[in-house]
Amino acid sequence: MSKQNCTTTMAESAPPTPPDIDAPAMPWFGMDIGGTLTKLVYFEPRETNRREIDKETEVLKNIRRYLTRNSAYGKTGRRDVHLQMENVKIRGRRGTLHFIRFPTSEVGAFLQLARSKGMADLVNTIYATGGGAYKFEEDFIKEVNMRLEKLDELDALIAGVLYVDSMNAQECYYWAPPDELPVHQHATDSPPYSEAALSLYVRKPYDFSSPYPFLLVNIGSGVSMLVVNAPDDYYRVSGTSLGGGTFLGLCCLLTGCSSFEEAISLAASGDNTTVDKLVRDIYGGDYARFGLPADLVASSFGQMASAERRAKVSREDLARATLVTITNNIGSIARLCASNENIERVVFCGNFLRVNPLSMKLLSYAMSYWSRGALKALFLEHEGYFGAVGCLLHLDLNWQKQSQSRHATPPQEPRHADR
Ligand SMILES: Nc1ncnc2c1ncn2[C@@H]1O[C@H](COP(=O)(O)OP(=O)(O)OP(=O)(O)O)[C@@H](O)[C@H]1O
Ligand SMILES: CC(C)(CO)[C@@H](O)C(=O)NCCC(=O)O
Repeated sequence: MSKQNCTTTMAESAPPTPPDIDAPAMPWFGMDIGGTLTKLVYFEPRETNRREIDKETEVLKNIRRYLTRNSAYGKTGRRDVHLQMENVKIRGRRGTLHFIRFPTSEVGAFLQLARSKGMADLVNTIYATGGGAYKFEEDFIKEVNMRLEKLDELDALIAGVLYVDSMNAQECYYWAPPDELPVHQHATDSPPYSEAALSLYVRKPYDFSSPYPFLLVNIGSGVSMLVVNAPDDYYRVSGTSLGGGTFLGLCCLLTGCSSFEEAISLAASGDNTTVDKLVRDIYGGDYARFGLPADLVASSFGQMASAERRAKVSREDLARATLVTITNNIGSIARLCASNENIERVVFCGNFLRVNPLSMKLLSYAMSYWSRGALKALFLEHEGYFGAVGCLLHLDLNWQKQSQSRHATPPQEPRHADR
């Protein structure tokens, strides 16, 4: 991406800020402890003078070196170097945001590492969100004497989305069909389940500076759908337990794979039409009267009732069918929510979309096709890190002003949830 964009979109010419003597001690982190993955955002300050470097303790230097010179930590921790954001301003300090993740099942190992690096001596409070901020609260106190300042995961998510988008002109994008012709032109256009059809989609930047209202669909272990009318006016309109965790769990069961990356790579070379029952398998062609094309999935996994077909099916096909089933179900609920709420833009985020262009393209197609071109599916570069960024922002009392200056709020009555 876009380090350069991060740099160029920021207010370079702002006057220097005087030192903030009340600022919390470094290192600064934001943390999102989710059902599957823990996301850690680390702010690395850009040193400006010798005095500051000298003042930095050895422990702090070691932590900085350890985090920024490695991109893998232990067996399962990873830094997403390609997402790094330069020249970000938090609480008057400029620096770099680093994006780190590890499985939540490894929280114990993370706490041991934090202890061994002397973190307990420096940090006494971390802004944290996600279910794990509650579940592991006691462990943080016991193991590293760190207090978790808990923030709501959906508040943090929205704050993070708006902030990161305000800092990065390339953050928001969409997948355009080859010629951007409306894909809904013919009632019997085939859904693009084949690799050949999907490969024609191209990624294009989307200007998200006037975003409201939008539907935010966060595809993590489970899925939350939020109607966002303004930065502090949103409600959770729906959700589904059939999310990224379901995809990975079912894929492991059905194919014997052992990682998300493996599941995605199997799906990329599979064919779901050997697993699913299509409209054509039932009708012999389209069901034209109700606009159901021959290639549409009529029944997910519908072919797997046959022992003969089960004997022939490949792991790749099973992974692909699982991906298509979960993705289309999320797309279908998102579309219903968006049309109920009169919303045209649907923003998808969450780590299910990591290294997963297949799902993004399927969602793009489904949104447009089933709404006859009325809905647009949008995606965000920093996929699953927004909750953690939202936490980090709490160190900065002025962050709201920064991100709101880019995102215009419409002059309208706030809308409220029915439930
Ligand atoms: N390296 C990975 N390991 C495990 N799952 C991954 C990985 N990369 C992407 N995923 C996908 O991302 C999902 C988790 O996404 P995310 O981190 O956004 O949610 P979470 O915060 O863990 O869950 P929730 O918000 O529901 O508590 C997994 O269920 C899986 O589908
Ligand atoms: C429980 C959360 C919010 C945890 O992030 C998420 O996994 C989720 O939205 N699950 C779906 C729950 C439902 O609405 O059916």
